[in-house]
Amino acid sequence: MNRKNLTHKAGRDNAEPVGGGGRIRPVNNPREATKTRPAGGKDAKSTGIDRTRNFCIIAHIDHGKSTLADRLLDLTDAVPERERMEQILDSMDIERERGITIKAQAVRLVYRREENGDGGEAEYMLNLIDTPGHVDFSYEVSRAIAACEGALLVVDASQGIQAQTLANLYLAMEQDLEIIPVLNKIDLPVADVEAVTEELVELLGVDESEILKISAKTGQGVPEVLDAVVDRVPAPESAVEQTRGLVFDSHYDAYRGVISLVRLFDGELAKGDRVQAMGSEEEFEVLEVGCYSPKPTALPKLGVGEVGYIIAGLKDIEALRVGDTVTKVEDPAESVLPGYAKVLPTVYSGIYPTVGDDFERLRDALQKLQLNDASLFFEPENSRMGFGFRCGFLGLLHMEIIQERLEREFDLDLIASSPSVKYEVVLQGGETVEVTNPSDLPEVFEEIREPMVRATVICPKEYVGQVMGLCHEKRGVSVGMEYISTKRVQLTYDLPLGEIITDFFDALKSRTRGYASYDYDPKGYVASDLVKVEILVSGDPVDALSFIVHRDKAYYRGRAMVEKLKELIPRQQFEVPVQASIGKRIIARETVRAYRKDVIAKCYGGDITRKKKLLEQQKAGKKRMKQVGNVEIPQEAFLAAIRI
Ligand SMILES: Nc1nc2c(ncn2[C@@H]2O[C@H](COP(=O)(O)OP(=O)(O)OP(=O)(O)O)[C@@H](O)[C@H]2O)c(=O)[nH]1
Repeated sequence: MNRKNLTHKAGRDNAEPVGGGGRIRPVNNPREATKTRPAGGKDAKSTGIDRTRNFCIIAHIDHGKSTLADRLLDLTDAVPERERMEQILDSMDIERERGITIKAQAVRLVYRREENGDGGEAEYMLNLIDTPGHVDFSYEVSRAIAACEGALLVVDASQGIQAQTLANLYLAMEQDLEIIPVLNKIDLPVADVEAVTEELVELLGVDESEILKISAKTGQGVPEVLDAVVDRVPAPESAVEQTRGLVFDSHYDAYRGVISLVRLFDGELAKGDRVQAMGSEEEFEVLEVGCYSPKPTALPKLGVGEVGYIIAGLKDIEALRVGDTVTKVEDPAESVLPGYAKVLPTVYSGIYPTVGDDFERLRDALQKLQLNDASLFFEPENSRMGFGFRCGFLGLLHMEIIQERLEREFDLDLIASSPSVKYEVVLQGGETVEVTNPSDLPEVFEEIREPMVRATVICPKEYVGQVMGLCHEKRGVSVGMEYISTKRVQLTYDLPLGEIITDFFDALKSRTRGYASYDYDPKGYVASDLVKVEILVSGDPVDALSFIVHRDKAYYRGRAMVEKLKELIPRQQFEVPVQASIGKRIIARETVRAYRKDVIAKCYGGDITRKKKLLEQQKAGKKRMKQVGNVEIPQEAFLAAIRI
């Protein structure tokens, strides 16, 4: 593939992974160290590594990755017909309900096809890794990519190239993956196959004939996808004799302990082997190896180049971290495989149990989730909300999902405080401190710096004015603009991260009727005129409601916040004043009038059980409320600041 056209568009390589997070990139390329590549593709005759293909599916959100994965599973008869259902790889309830992929999934397919026209069949082992498309989960994409040699780049024929199409493509190219462009949804009446084909030809510098045109929904063209994987994705290759496996995902299973997904770059791993995690230096015995096909299936061993899982009965989640290399104790490898750059959170929030006693259970739940999700950061925090944890997330969707998973999977009732980005504050003595909780902002300081991002927005050309207006309102500075086709434009802006974690995405969608997409990368810190707006409820500052904002917007945001809180805080038995202040100066005030709904008023007579039941129901309806001082504040109030 000729990739010359890509270099000038990439332009993201300069984005320093400083502060504010965004995606992580594998720090190095595991394939760089390798020597010879056994002949892959058509000529592969032998079994084993030559007939193994490891590939992932990357795309912008909703372009049809999971649907394509389903079709590939059907075609290779991975799932018996009676057990088939949609989105089989989205195994979490949240994934199915929301229709999005959150965790990367690895599944092994066996593909047989006739070769050389002599009627003889060749059997290939295809390891498919399905990945999420949303920007918050792109760290999952980069990990999946490091385990593969090829990528199917899926593009919706009705939407064309979008921001995460580009972002994920660049990640795959950094790792030198073979890119197979796939134009999906050609069955849609609104599909513009010709225009999107042109976009892909222009972007990738490929010949039109290299672009597969399919409908993952109807199955049209999907068999050719399997052939393209076999023919175009190179077979894995090995650099050393000793065993080296890259742990690219892990999750905690209540019965079996830590289950880790590994890509074996070198050597073999079998049940009973004593292995070492080279990073943590922990040693353990392998109790089981296997693969997902798509159900977990135990295997005698994992061979070189293969993708599968290992179970070692580990309970300590620190022992086998994502990004670590496993090797055999008796014949250890000398060097580790390149791991992953540590992923940095972009959004911070305090998470508190609504019931104080649940603090330890919350800690335990966070530790277990962290194993599943290396990007989750947390540390204990104590405030007027009680004991909780300051957590770091990759974005608001990630935050919402973690909160929901904690509540569902661990049966906790939680409240998240107003989200914030990480600021750098230079104190008067010259020392620089990091502030992720607005209430920690000192009263006096020399300078405050906020995290910036370089954002890419892609939209039809008629919406350029709208997008520019929005970026300007969000204090953005234009960096460039270029046409990606005759109809669509790519705009680049430097924007404060704090402005875009709020309602930027919603505003962008509504102003462009859903036609724009965006992606961003961290771009360092700049000094800015920021102030803390404190919110006082009944005269007491509630730190979980305070926020940091640009001075020009402070008055408006403070005013809007107290108005919103007046609506959101339920009436209590007494009057509740709600105020916003900057320093000692009150800038806005509203009052929540006294009231309590008497749910048993209509329940005259002596039926005490019925009264109890009604009171219980009233209590249950109060879930996701937090008692702060003598006032109960609902979850929506803590999120109000980002929705103004
Ligand atoms: N008409 C049509 N619809 C499709 C096709 N492929 C996928 N879809 C639909 O597009 C929507 C998104 O598909 P998914 O497979 O969930 O997309 P995804 O890329 O996996 O989404 P994320 O995992 O959230 O990133 C679903 O409603 C699918 O039914 C296709 O070929 N034609």
